[in-house]
Amino acid sequence: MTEIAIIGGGLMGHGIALVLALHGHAVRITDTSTETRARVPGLMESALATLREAGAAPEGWDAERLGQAVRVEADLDKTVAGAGLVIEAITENPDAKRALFSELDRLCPAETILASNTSYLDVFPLIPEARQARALILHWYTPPYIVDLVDVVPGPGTDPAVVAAMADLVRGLGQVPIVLKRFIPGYVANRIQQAISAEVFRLLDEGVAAPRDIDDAIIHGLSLRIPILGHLAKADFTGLELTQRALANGSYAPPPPRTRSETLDALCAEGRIGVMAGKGYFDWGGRPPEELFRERDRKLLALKAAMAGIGRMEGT
Ligand SMILES: NC(=O)C1=CN([C@@H]2O[C@H](COP(=O)(O)OP(=O)(O)OC[C@H]3O[C@@H](n4cnc5c(N)ncnc54)[C@H](O)[C@@H]3O)[C@@H](O)[C@H]2O)C=CC1
Ligand SMILES: O=C(O)[C@@H](O)C(=O)[C@H](O)[C@@H](O)CO
Repeated sequence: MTEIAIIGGGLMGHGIALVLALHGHAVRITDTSTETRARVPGLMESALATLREAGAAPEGWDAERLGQAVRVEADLDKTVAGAGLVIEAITENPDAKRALFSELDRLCPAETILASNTSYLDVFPLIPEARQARALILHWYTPPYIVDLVDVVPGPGTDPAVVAAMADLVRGLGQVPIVLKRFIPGYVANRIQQAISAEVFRLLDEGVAAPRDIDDAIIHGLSLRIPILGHLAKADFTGLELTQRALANGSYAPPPPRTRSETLDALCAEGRIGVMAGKGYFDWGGRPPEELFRERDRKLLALKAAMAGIGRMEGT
């Protein structure tokens, strides 16, 4: 696959474009927002600079070469022209995705593979029936040029050969495809993240702990073991009979299902929507997002290198 189109140049789209370009694909990217389109080159160049600084970028890449490999387009038809794979990374809104897939059905030849980077949506009902055999989910994690996990998720009608080809494409990026047998909202890692979020929202909304305490518990407790033990090898070290007793005691009850969090709603109402706004659960001190991304990426790359050197438990 050499010609790939990305629809949506936001947090994920620009990062997916970067990882594809660095591994030899010709990428075209578009966004309905003129401002977002204008930010794509700078965001990609900043990420590339961080990768190069850490020795994590393929040899010979600089901003000029990147600009040749990734073309930012204003028009959807020019973006998808000649593309064998179209990846949508637009807003997590089913109506917007349905409308986009309808446009792509009109513009793309029958053989074009249509992929969605959706975090949780069952996009398959949003895609025209005639496209189902060549439609799937390819879900990267943020930042996609550092986090190697990619969910490869078929719909009920996806051709297994397309799934296999996309898993190979992900491996060709040096990344790790998790090929699911069927769609389930959130796949594996996102479902686990949602389970964590459900508990975190409860702890925040019930005033049990503050954001910093919750992140301290995760960083100083869970995060140290997970890179080496994951969750189930860790259970083997805990002892499965204790695990069994803890379950049987019924002392832990998961929070009731929820579709909102009062704390989260209050933050969003104040415009505290994350690093792009300079504040969310934490106040980022007015630092520009690009600077925050670079600090995050430097730390992630250093940790990733250390983890590669340490490795998981043998035999797991
Ligand atoms: N933010 C994250 O950490 C992750 C998000 N995702 C998923 O990726 C997708 C994109 O998420 P983000 O990049 O965070 O969102 P974002 O809001 O940063 O970017 C989405 C972009 O889509 C553009 N857009 C909306 N409708 C469009 C259309 N019809 N044509 C072209 N562009 C259009 C918007 O202008 C916006 O720039 C969502 O489905 C999200 O669930 C997946 C993994 C991680
Ligand atoms: O964490 C990620 O990068 C991904 O799991 C995502 O899809 C989104 O962040 C999602 O978890 C938002 O709830």
